[in-house]
This record gives sequence, structure tokens and C-alpha cells, in this order.
Amino acid sequence: MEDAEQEGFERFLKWAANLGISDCPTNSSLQTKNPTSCLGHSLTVSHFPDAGGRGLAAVRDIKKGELVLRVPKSVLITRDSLLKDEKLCSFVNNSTYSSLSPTQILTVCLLYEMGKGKSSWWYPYLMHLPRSYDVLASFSEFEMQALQVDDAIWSAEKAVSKAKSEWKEACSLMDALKLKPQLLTFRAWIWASATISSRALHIPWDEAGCLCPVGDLFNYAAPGEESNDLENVVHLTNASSLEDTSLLNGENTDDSTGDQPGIGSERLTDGGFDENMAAYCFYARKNYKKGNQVLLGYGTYTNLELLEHYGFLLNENPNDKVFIPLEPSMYSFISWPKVSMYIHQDGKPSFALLSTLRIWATPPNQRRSISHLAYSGSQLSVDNEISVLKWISKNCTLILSNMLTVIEEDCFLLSTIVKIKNSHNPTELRKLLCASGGEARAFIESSDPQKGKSGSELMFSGKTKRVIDRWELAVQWRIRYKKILIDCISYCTLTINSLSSQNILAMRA
Ligand SMILES: C[S@@+](CC[C@H](N)C(=O)[O-])C[C@H]1O[C@@H](n2cnc3c(N)ncnc32)[C@H](O)[C@@H]1O
Repeated sequence: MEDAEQEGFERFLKWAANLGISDCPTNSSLQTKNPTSCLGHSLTVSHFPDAGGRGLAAVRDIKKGELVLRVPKSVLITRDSLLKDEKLCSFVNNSTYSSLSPTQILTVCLLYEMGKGKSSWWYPYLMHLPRSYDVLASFSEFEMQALQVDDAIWSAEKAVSKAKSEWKEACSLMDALKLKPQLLTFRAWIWASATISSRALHIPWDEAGCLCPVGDLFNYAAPGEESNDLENVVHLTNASSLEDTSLLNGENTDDSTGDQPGIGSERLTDGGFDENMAAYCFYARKNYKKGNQVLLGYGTYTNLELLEHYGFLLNENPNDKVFIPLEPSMYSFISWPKVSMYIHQDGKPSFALLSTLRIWATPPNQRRSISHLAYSGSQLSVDNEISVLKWISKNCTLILSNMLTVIEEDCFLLSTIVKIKNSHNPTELRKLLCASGGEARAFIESSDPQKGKSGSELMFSGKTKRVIDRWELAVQWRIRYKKILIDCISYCTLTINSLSSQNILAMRA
């Protein structure tokens, strides 16, 4: 952080302390006279370049289950708290706008509050919000095409068109409120809706959620990564009064329909609004050593979903999935939902995908009699298993061969993008762009279609930097996607070889 920014941030933490935000479980910072920061007892703001940038670090060893931060209800930014502004309230409650969703209303209210500038009560918080986001709705055509996979491109197109139509629907309310011209733009809308999508926390009384100063500084770790170190668990006295926890954006996609029925719906216990304390409370989800980043599980997301709602992805995401196209008739063999038939991030086919294909590979007249075995996850026979794995492997190979680039080219491009980001020398930059082939040309055209500036002139604009960040994310995403397919092919090959040798041994015996 630059010095001025650092000072501003310290003022924000002091402001937060004076409003009762505290990382001390026993007493509120309000009890200290003139507190200088709401942090310091359990947490501190730190920078984690490879895990979310600005985030919260432990200032001491913290035990799983400890209360690490409390944010009083009175500080939360909700539709209700923003509607204390009489003008805003009278317009928003006008029946003309009753068709707008709670999230659209919160988005308008946030833009209205931003328009107040320094006179906003939340100004110390608002001024430290990110200036831009990389959520799918902010992707241009170039960045969408860089995803390469039709389903992902379709998700990005859908995110953009949804954002556009929500913005258009809200325009008459924003016009009526006489928002400043720069707050009426689609760009401003994307900023405000991405602020909500990537930072809002679940509250029981409003499905749009709330913005939670300081509480929204926790970066994300996928649920399921924490150890089950029960010995060190601190008793959660208020756990039962917590609402369903940690749902930033309120769209937990944890599908317990998922792989093994009934497994994987572990209750998330790292944050929630506590009625008794009238505060948003955050608990350590595992033991942390001093200096470690303290993380929150916002929900269970694939990398595409993380990109859609939060604008980032994880290199190692235990919840990532690849869906491969199945023949329509396959869905009729078994009652698993389509979303449960996928390949896990480690390359293994899901339980439901294997069960379905095992039935499909069985002669039609025998399917009925073996379906109970398939449902229970059993292999039906060695030959059946081999044909299932061959089918999966063939289809993964087909998907990979239809992609515009192979993973090695993507990895090379990714390393070039990283160099481009770090390059401040125009000659070096030109060389890098020339070496990156067609996609780099498309990047230059998309960044500056009319003026035809040279690559080096382009680099220094903020807009271009954002395009590069999203391009990098798209390439990272497609690398992860291809890696899963490649791992699946290896898994199938290894298993087929092992089954074939078992078959040979059995025949010899
Ligand atoms: C609730 S905010 C967390 C605080 C945020 N880093 C900040 O500076 O305000 C969520 C955003 O942080 C970033 N983020 C969180 N966890 C991350 C992670 N594990 N890797 C990369 N970015 C992450 C993403 O930009 C996400 O949209």
C-alpha cells in the first residue's frame, strides 16, 4: 500500500473501532477509550499476493472455533440501513419500481450512497472498496473467447446479458434519483453489482445480503480444506443461533446431490449473523499459526462459478468439475441429476457418471436386473468397466482435440502474460506480444480497435491492464479445465491397464 492509502486505511480501522467492530472476543473496542484500530488482538490486515491480495492475518495463534471478529448490526450496509435516507426511501418504495429484485435495489442504493462522496456515513469504508472487478459479467468478447470452452463462453455471455438487462430495468429508478452521469453507466452498474456479488454476506432478513465493513476482508479457501482437528476445537457457544453461514452472495452451490448421495453437505461454521449478539460474527474454521492468513469459506464453488461471482479462481480447487457431453439417452437410464455427472478436479469420474455409464454399457435386456448394483456404485464386470472407461477417455480426448490450443501452448502464453504484466520496456513488450501469436494480436485489436496503437503504447492504460488481468484469468481457467481432462485420460488408462492384467491373470488361473 502507498503511504497515503495506508493512512486512509488506518483511519478506516479507527472509524470501525469507534463503531464497535472488534477482533477481541471478550470486550468491544468501544470499551477502550478512543481506540485506534478494531484489529490487533486476533487479526491484522496484510497482503497475500498469491491468495487474494489484501486479506486478514492472525496476529497470534488462533484455535479452531474461536470468535475472531464481530461487526455490530448497526454498521452493516443493508437495504434497510441505506433506506434511512428519506429521498432514497421515497423513490425505492414507489410501486413503479416494485418489480426490481432485492439485489437490484441494493445495487441502486449502493450507487446512490457512492454519489454522496465524503458526506456518506460509510465513506471511510466505501473509499477502500476495489475500483474494478474481474467477474464474468465484466468480460469483453476477447476475454470470453479466451475461455475456449463453449459452456464457459455461454456462462460469460449469460452473465453479461443478465447484468445488462438488470441495469436497463433499474435505469428509470436511477434517473429518477438523479444519480451523477458516471454512476448511471453500465460500467458503474457492473462495479456495484460485482461489489455485492463478491462481498455481500448472507443475512436472514434480506436476500440481497449486507456489506460488512472489515468482515469483507477475509479471503476465500474452499470448504473441505480445513483439518478435522477436533481436539483443539473451541466450543461454539452460539453456534445454534447462527444463521446458515458464510454465504457471500447467498448462492451456495453445494449440491449434496453431488457425488456420493448424502455426503458433502458439511455445515459451514465460520461466519454468520448472530441475533443474540446483534452482530455479524466470524469464527476460525481451523487452527491458525501467528502470521497465517485467516480464511473464510464463502461456499462450494467450481472455478467457473468463482469467476462468475467473485472474479478469481483457485489453482487447486477441490470443488472444481468438468462436465463432458453425454448422449441424451444416457440420462434416461438412471435418476441422477445431470449436475452430478462430471469429472472431479483430480481426474476421477464422479460416482453418478460411472453408475450411469455402467448401465448404459450393459445390454438393454440386462439393465433392469443390474441397476441396484450400479446405484450402489459397484463395478458390474471387468469388461463393462473397461468399456465405460474407454468411452470416457475417448470423449475427453475428443474434447481436447477440438480446442484451439493445447495445454503446453496455454502454459507458454500464461508465462508470457505474466511477463507482459511485469514489463515496462516497450521494446521488450513488442517482442513478447509478437512471440505470443494470434491471441496477442486479438488482444491488441480488442484493446484499441480504432486507433491501432502499438502494443507498447497500449500497456500503460488502466483499461488495458484490466483486460490483461481478465485474459490471464481466462487462460488460467482453460489450463485447469484441460488439466482435469488430461488427468482423467491418465486415470482411465491406468485403470484399464490394471483391469486388463487382472483379467489375464484370472484367465490363466
Ligand atoms: C470478500 S473480498 C476479500 C477481500 C479482498 N481481497 C479485498 O482486498 O477487499 C473477496 C475478493 O477477494 C479476492 N479473493 C478472495 N479470496 C481469494 C483467493 N483465494 N484467491 C484470489 N483472490 C481471492 C477476490 O477478488 C474476491 O472477489
